Amino acid sequence: MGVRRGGRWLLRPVTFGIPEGVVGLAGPPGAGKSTLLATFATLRRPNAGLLRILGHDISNAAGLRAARAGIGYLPTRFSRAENMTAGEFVAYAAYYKRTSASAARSMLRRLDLADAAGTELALLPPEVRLRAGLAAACVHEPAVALLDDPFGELCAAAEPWPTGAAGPDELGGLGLTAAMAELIPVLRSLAPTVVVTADATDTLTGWCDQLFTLARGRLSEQPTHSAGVRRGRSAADRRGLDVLDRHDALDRHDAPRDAGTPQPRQAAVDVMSRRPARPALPQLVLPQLSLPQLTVLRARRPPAGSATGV
Ligand SMILES: Nc1ncnc2c1ncn2[C@@H]1O[C@H](COP(=O)(O)OP(=O)(O)OP(=O)(O)O)[C@@H](O)[C@H]1O
Repeated sequence: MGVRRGGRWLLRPVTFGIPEGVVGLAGPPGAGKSTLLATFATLRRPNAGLLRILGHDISNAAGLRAARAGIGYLPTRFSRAENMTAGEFVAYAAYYKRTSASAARSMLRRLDLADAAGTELALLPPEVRLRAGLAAACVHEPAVALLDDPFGELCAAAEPWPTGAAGPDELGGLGLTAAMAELIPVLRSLAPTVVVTADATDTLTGWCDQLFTLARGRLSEQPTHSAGVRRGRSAADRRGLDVLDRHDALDRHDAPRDAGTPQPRQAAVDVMSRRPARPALPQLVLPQLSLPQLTVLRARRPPAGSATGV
């Protein structure tokens, strides 16, 4: 699929799949990470191509409904609801996601928010506010959690002032590294597939199972230090990875497709449809990386005069 905004390709048409595990997406500000994540969250439609989430084609109403039920999305500036208490915020998310009030309460306990539940989001330290956001985004126990720059506020809070003086210590005495070390296991346990964005690659290296950068409209896979996880991949994992990062689609995107062109993307669909049962929560488990949950398929170019583009 391809994603355009402001008259340029933020993601040039490409075929790829996202397997289970934690997938990082880094890129400079303005590269298009938020727009891409919002597309995965089905808030926007791809400008070219086809997006399948959890095996559902989101271009039809039934597929869209089914995909949305399995998605948890945390936008960058979720705390605009900052006059709500953490408890109200999670309870409202539960209502909106048609899950029970007891699910909201159990999510608050699970994310260690019982003490913060009565405090307004604006008054909470950034790492606690982030936990409230994660709880709200994932209160319905989604299969895919899409987290847009979750550490952005923490990184900003930890930055020294321009004078060189220490910042205001909004992390309540926790350094950024310590705050992240506490949050990463929480974040990893939210869903079988977690997609996390950040401006800096460094924020994501070392703990994501797979790492991509987005720059000038291209996705590129980067090394991450989770070498043990990568070494342990099975043949099925490698098959899943085989559909990743097919930027060869880019250059031929506008060329007419001939009937003999091989269609390797179908393999991704087949693999994806064998999604395993989700792990029990809140148990922290290392993700299985074998089965792509979110797969993007390249569109056939519509016939001239066709009304639809996907
Ligand atoms: N309202 C808008 N109208 C037109 N173009 C926009 C609009 N908002 C963003 N864009 C374009 O989309 C690009 C990508 O924005 P996006 O927010 O997805 O980037 P990002 O990588 O998430 O960056 P950031 O970390 O700064 O949010 C921007 O560089 C800009 O060119």
